[in-house]
Amino acid sequence: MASVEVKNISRSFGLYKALDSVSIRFEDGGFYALLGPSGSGKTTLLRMIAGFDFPDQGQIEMNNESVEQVPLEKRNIGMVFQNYALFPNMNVFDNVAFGLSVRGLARADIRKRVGDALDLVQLAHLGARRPHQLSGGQRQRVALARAIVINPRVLLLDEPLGALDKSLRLDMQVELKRIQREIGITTIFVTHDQEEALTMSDRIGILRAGQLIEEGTPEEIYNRPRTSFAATFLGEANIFEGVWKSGALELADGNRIPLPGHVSLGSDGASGRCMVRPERIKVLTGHDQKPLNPTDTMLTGHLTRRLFSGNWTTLFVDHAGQSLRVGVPNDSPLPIAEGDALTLTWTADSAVPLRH
Ligand SMILES: Nc1ncnc2c1ncn2[C@@H]1O[C@H](COP(=O)(O)OP(=O)(O)OP(=O)(O)O)[C@@H](O)[C@H]1O
Repeated sequence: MASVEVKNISRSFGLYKALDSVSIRFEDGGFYALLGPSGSGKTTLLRMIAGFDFPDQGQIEMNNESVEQVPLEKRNIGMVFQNYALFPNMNVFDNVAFGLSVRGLARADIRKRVGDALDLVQLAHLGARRPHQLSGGQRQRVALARAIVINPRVLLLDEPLGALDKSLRLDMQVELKRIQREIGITTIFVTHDQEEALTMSDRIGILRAGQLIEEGTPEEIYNRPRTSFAATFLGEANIFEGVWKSGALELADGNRIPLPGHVSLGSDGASGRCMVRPERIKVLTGHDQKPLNPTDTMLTGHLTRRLFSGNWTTLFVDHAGQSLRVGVPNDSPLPIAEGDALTLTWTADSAVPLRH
């Protein structure tokens, strides 16, 4: 297995900078998710690591050694893409064996390794089937077996579950994570799906327009994002704008949002912003509401819409022209209707100051 590190890599296509000085370390054995909008450079980054394409600037290292001069076939990297093109005229066994056959391994050796790979993806019983006789999830597992049978040092997955429907996708997430843990392989995973990134990875990198915006564990990025972009890209967020004043963000209407430890990101009077996750907000109904703690934020508003989504209901609350989202669990239904006045409150440690 291997660690991978990209250092200040840039890549332009014509005038367009698809990657702009990106540096990331992918730890040995880790599961790293690359997340970002369409066109943000995720695939371009994977292609550089695999050796399909080369950076204009910067270095790529595996186990702290430069691989720029190492051709694709010598980098020993397994790959699975969304369009996992299996050979339609070959059965499952031969599809998985292909990479080993072209490397000239002995037949007995191939049989053993393909058997092990198919066991790992729980398809040993389907070795004789052709791809068209498999379900989408089974085909995806064949693609995975084909990638890992060569004992790669790194596994690159580009939207590998993108073509699967929701429930199959959830099963495959569990399966993929189990396989990754079992073989302990360094995995770099590109996804559009924020929930997938949160549940599967040890670390997440968020790309926007070729730049790495933020990087950290799922908990770090979800609980303490540093930018509005990361806050809204990974999960739902209420973003407030105002001016810093005595360790709080003062909104245009005079309401104050105290920050944890009164730590603001600017001097008094400077403009700033902070975010509060919908599930951190509590709803108080009735009159004469008092904060539980002196540093709790209290905002009044009225309910404009409620959106039932199974475990949760999302309330849309208008406060001074801003539509705020509040997530309330459905085990304690609130006796409120659209148009009702209500008070929103949260503790100081629910507010996260943002840099921009
Ligand atoms: N060979 C190429 N020639 C010209 N432009 C390219 C080439 N490859 C990628 N690009 C451009 O570089 C940018 C980044 O593309 P990339 O495929 O890395 O994005 P992505 O984040 O993987 O997007 P998606 O989520 O849609 O797959 C895009 O604007 C794309 O059009």
